[in-house]
Amino acid sequence: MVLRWGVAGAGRISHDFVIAVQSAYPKDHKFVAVAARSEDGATTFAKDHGIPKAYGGYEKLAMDPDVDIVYVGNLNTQHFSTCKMMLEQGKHVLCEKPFTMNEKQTRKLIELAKSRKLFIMEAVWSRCFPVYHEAKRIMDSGEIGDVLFAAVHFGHALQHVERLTSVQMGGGAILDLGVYMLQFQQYVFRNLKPLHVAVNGHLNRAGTDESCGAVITYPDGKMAVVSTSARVALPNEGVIVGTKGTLKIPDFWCPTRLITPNGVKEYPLPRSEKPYLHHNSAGLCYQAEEARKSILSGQIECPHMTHAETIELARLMDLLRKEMGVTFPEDSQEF
Ligand SMILES: NC(=O)C1=CN([C@@H]2O[C@H](COP(=O)(O)OP(=O)(O)OC[C@H]3O[C@@H](n4cnc5c(N)ncnc54)[C@H](OP(=O)(O)O)[C@@H]3O)[C@@H](O)[C@H]2O)C=CC1
Ligand SMILES: O=C1OC[C@@H](O)[C@@H](O)[C@@H]1O
Repeated sequence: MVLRWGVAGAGRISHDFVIAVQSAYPKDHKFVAVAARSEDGATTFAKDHGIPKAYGGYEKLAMDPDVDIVYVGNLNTQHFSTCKMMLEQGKHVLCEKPFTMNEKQTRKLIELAKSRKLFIMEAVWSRCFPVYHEAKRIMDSGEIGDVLFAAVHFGHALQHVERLTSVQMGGGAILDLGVYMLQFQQYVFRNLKPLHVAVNGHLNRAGTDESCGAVITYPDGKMAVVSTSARVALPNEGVIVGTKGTLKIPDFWCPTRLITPNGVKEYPLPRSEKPYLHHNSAGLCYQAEEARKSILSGQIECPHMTHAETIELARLMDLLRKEMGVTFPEDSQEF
């Protein structure tokens, strides 16, 4: 089955996503339409990427009968309303991270998708990389013993990026980068519930978080130490420590290398003719194929990033923000 994609938001990540999917899977995935707030924005994007239809306004995309699934690539603050609109018109959805602004919105969208029997997934692309599948296999095999410790320090100097520093645009290190560090430790400790989360960090002048660190403890001596900064580059390596050995994942959010006690495993990315805007964006293709496989088999969630994990991720981000004193207008919004 060819999966027919629509794209909501003609910005930077949508650009990379379309190139990645078109390059990796020219037959099984087709982009049939793009929508932007302005018709000009959509038309330019459509021309650049050879997409047949361009809409000024997301509503027209939602109504297009030729679209099976919509990739939502607009601002964090727009994810909830855009996803809701697409689900209400019967579209499956792959929504950029962070899924929404908070746990309340997240639960609402997932309930809606379930009630309509539609696929929805938070685009935590990291989870779909071959490195994550192999690291999981190794952890499950017992090769590194009992996994007791996970660590990741994820930072980029991003003060120049307006959507990241502004409250109105749903900014902050936690929602933009922290989502990755939290999903990493969640991936390592799977379905365990934290016993305690200790949090600290700094705010910027606008009142959003520019750095944040957390120590998360789990039962049976397991713990994660995670930190993020939107002001300085950090090592960006994920570390998983077991009683018999350690796994290291350089560029843990979009990895191509896995360092194991038995050597280094390499997983090169698919090639593309066109340049990307972000590091390792070719790997954005994997989540698209996971979405296709899930939809084909009648699943409404991706096994690598389940609804329960998306809700837990939102809960943890809310908790970190609360500890830091960061609130958004969406937090007091009633439905
Ligand atoms: N997976 C990954 O590696 C990455 C994911 N992301 C995520 O993707 C999303 C978009 O990020 P990115 O592409 O960098 O963002 P952009 O700044 O490129 O903006 C994306 C879209 O958001 C809308 N938008 C931008 N500015 C405004 C504004 N001031 N007011 C209203 N709408 C606006 C526009 O939609 P339109 O075209 O409809 O006008 C724009 O095309 C975020 O949620 C981010 O977290 C971002 C980077 C990497
Ligand atoms: O998702 C992302 O990946 C890493 C950073 O570039 C960040 O700003 C972006 O949103």
